[in-house]
Amino acid sequence: MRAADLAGAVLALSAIWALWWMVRYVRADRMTRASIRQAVRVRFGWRRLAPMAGLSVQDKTPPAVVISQDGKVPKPRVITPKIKVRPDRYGVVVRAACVPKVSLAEFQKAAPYLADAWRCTRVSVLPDKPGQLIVRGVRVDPLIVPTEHVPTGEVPEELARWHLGLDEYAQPVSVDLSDVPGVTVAGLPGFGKTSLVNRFICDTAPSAAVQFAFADGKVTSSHEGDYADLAQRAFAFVGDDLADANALFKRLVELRRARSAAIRDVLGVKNMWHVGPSDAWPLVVLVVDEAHTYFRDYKGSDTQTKKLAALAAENARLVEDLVKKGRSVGMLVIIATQKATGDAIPTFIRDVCPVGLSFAQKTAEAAVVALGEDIRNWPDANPTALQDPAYVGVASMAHQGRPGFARIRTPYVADSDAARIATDTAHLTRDPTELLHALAGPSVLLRDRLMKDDGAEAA
Ligand SMILES: Nc1ncnc2c1ncn2[C@@H]1O[C@H](COP(=O)(O)OP(=O)(O)OP(=O)(O)O)[C@@H](O)[C@H]1O
Repeated sequence: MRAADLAGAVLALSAIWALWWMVRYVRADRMTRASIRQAVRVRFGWRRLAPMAGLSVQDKTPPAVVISQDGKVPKPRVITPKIKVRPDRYGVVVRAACVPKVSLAEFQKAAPYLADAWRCTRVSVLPDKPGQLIVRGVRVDPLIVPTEHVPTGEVPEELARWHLGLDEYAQPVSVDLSDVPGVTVAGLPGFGKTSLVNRFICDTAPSAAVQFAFADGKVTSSHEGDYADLAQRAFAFVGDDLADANALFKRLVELRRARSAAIRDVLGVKNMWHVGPSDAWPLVVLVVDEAHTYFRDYKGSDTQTKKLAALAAENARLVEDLVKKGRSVGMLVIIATQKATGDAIPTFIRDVCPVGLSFAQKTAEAAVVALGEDIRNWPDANPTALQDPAYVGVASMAHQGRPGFARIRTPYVADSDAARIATDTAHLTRDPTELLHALAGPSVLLRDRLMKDDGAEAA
């Protein structure tokens, strides 16, 4: 190929690349455009910035062959880590290749300088794959940018994955609910608990492999409150009546027992999560909202108070049973409360719920009640720092599988969207006890018959 042809090809490729970026820029929203400009600055300023931030190394070994007319040994080369920059709405994601003596620790030390130079509110450095790091720079604090979620009404790919929102580096955060028996959600009124639970319900409701029961301690009948529209997608609903709630919890504990007794015969496994939820053996989700109503400690010596105290104590015991023993048979309890006292979510229940989230809290004690003692060691993530109205919709959650807590911007789910999904999916509602009877009945009969046959043969 002639040199002119080669130059032409390079020019054409560059033109296509520039055009592609121009189209991307024009089509992007305002925040992404600012990030694209930032990415260009980061990319082209890197060779100068890296040595100043202590992120370069000198290669003093001369090349094997010295190509120099006067025979002089060339100067040592300055090696800077190679980077690839990708912009998104909140800032840039930089993938950097480590060089000798410039790796994770050096980048983490330099993070504040990078944040200043790149004009970011926050820069984090995490290992990517061997020899590579991910440097996340956020220009705009994702925690203070409200987001919205519009449920699609489609069956989710992963039923047991609860997409919570974005963390402080705008990375998506989700929790895997398979093998999770309980989730607690706490926080001051009006900070987003309902939206968070709504999202999970709306995203999973299109699947018949999940069935819901609601206990809403804020209302008296199913026509009121946050679950009024969703009630049509629930096989059971109770309001603030302690006896009604008691009956529902008992019914679910009975279901739990019946499932435990039948699971090996019906599913052929001891843990439902080994085969996953199905239409016939659905994941049963009990949402207990304003849990304080059902569990609080009633004090007094009159008959009525004693009766309420006994019911509340039994309610706590029944829910504890569900959380402690419901995991393997596919039962999940989500407990939400705005009250931050020990009896709102009794500690013996809170401590067996592997996932706990808290929106804003007024006091350090309330934060401990919601998230456990460890939150005292992580002041940055403490929900007491989330009381500013800008943090409506932001929750703190213990990391799964590593120490510390993440702050998560959860999206707003409009009531009208929740109502739409509930109406569209109401026909999928089934009572899991009836489903179990339909399943276990014939199979138990079959087992009995086989056992009799075996007995007859042996005789
Ligand atoms: N994730 C969010 N992002 C932005 N705004 C939100 C979010 N969640 C809730 N809001 C706003 O806050 C209001 C109250 O939210 P929500 O009902 O979810 O709070 P709550 O914590 O459940 O309150 P309560 O304990 O009284 O039920 C909503 O009507 C909405 O305007």
